[in-house]
Amino acid sequence: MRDKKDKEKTQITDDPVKNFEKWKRKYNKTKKRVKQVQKTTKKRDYEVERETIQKLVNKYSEINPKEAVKFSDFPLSKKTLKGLHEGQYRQPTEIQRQTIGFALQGRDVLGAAKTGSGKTLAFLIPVLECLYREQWTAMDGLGALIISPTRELAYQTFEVLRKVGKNHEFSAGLVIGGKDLKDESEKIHRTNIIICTPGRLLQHMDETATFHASDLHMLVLDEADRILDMGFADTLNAIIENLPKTRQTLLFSATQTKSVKDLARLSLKNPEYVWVHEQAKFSTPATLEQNYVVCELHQKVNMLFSFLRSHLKKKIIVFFACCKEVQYLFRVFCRLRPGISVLALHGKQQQMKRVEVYNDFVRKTSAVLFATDIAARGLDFPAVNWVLQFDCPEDANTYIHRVGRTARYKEGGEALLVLLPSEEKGMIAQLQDKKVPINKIKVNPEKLVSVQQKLEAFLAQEKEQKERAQRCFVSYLRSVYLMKNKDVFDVFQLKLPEYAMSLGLAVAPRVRFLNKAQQQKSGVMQDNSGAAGHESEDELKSFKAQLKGEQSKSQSSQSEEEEEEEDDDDDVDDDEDEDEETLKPAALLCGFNEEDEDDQKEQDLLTVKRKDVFNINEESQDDDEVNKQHTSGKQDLPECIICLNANYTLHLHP
Ligand SMILES: Nc1ncnc2c1ncn2[C@@H]1O[C@H](COP(=O)(O)OP(=O)(O)OP(=O)(O)O)[C@@H](O)[C@H]1O
Repeated sequence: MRDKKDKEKTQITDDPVKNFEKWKRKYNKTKKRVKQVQKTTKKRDYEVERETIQKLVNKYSEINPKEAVKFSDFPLSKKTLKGLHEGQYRQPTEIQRQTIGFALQGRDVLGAAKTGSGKTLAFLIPVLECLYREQWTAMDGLGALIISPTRELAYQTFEVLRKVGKNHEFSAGLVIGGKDLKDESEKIHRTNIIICTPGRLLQHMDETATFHASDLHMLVLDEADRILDMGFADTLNAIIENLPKTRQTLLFSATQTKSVKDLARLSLKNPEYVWVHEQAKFSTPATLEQNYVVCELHQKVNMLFSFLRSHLKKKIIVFFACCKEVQYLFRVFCRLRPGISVLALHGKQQQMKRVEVYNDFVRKTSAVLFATDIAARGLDFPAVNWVLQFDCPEDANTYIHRVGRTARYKEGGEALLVLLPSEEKGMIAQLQDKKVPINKIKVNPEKLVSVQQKLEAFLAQEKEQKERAQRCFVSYLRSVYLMKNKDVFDVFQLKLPEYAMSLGLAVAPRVRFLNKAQQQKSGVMQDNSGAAGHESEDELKSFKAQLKGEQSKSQSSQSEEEEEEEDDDDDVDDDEDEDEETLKPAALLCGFNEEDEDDQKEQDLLTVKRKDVFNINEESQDDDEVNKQHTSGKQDLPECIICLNANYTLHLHP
């Protein structure tokens, strides 16, 4: 028996063909069996994704912000991490480190950190992760809402979202005034992430039948205090009433004000307060050098011109109190040809123009942007060297936001505040209270270049220009008059004839509201003071918003296109309104040849500045040579405008 078995065995091993066939049969049988098992156990893609999500969520409770050195130390989706990596964001900033964990865990967050410290990603990352976790699709409609105070900030946030969220499949929309409402209405219900200004969003909530926010998971209020300051409190309340209570809310700002705390109380549930720089010695970035000069009102235009002439290779933002000042001074500075490109950004421009100017200034390496406070918050222009505050800011918070346009994310920057003698004491005390380190430097009036005669000549040539100068004059006075803090702002201390002359006007225009106020002040109109010119708090707020070209509470139900066409009543005798859009486009963007400029001048100023003398080298200016108008004229409309519209409901996915 044993012999037989041995023989068979020997036979098989001896016949390789048979041997192979037997092996093949066995192999095929096993393969079939494995395939069968695989078929029954193979998971669908969505199941794998769900498991991945669950694994990430399980790690949420273990997040330790102190140990998060890289973004990948947080349990974030591969898609978000890839977007961050491609956007060159490797390590989280302090505010990101401290808030992302709470936000992922579903907590409401009130986050405050200095300007330029990276608050945008601190809320965009949780927004993306929230929708990813929910496996949100186009069919699910609105999942996250980000409300910004200005169109520019909304646009910028939208661009950052497109960058870091491009590997996700969500749709995102920019819902701001100045765009086609009908077109928006058709797409808005299919949009997963909306970035908007409050007025426009409420308009959709009221008028667009298909739009609802009942499934909203996350609300972000960026620069919340500004939204309130602009008179949007009622609009915001109305919006919040339309949102589900189960949502998560994140609220961010660089400054903590009472209104933010009030808003937080109303809109956040048991929030985590993250105030990154609470213990910091200063409230502004350490890399920012801050100085102020005291200058008479009638010398301010000369000083600005002189400053620009000595900083031709720099990127500068100049802040003004009101639109009319920006409009007038922008035009005359273009004609004065300081030797640097001059751009203007304010709320009375049409939206296309605003985006065009914004992108133009982003691209330029040296230029000066004349702006109202619409550019003060959140805007992240790259490599701004200087912020010059031509007019005193309303308060220390506005100061902090304005100077925050430079010295962003570890970069250096300089800030110069121009104060009238009557503003110095009150404003500096406020800044010290807010832990702003600022030094006084001096202006040497004899060294200033006077442009008064040139302005007079321009006004003599053009009636329109003269009217603009008058409106600038009145509008500035009104802005001072409407300021709440009378310790800083006193319109009656201003030397009006000198100020008018410094704008190129031969005589100071008659300012009706000021005359009335003066009479009231001196008691002449005591009997009928209630009827004549007394403004309530609300009216003051509304006026202020109008001055800056922003939409106020009372206007929030209007379309923002209307806002662009209206103009503030300046109480100037000649009431004819200006229409910016009638100007030739080429006149709106001025470029100058900067090639022939003398670097030395800048050196002089910087060296001298440290010696406390504002020294301008008048002799070395050669107007004809330096102020050659840029030949390129108006640029093509930036691509972003097309993207902006085209991407309205386009997937973030490329
Ligand atoms: N983790 C990061 N790594 C590298 N750069 C970053 C990071 N986070 C933000 N930045 C950059 O820092 C700059 C400032 O960021 P951001 O605009 O978010 O600041 P902010 O705190 O919102 O400022 P503001 O208070 O003025 O609105 C931007 O240019 C941004 O690209």
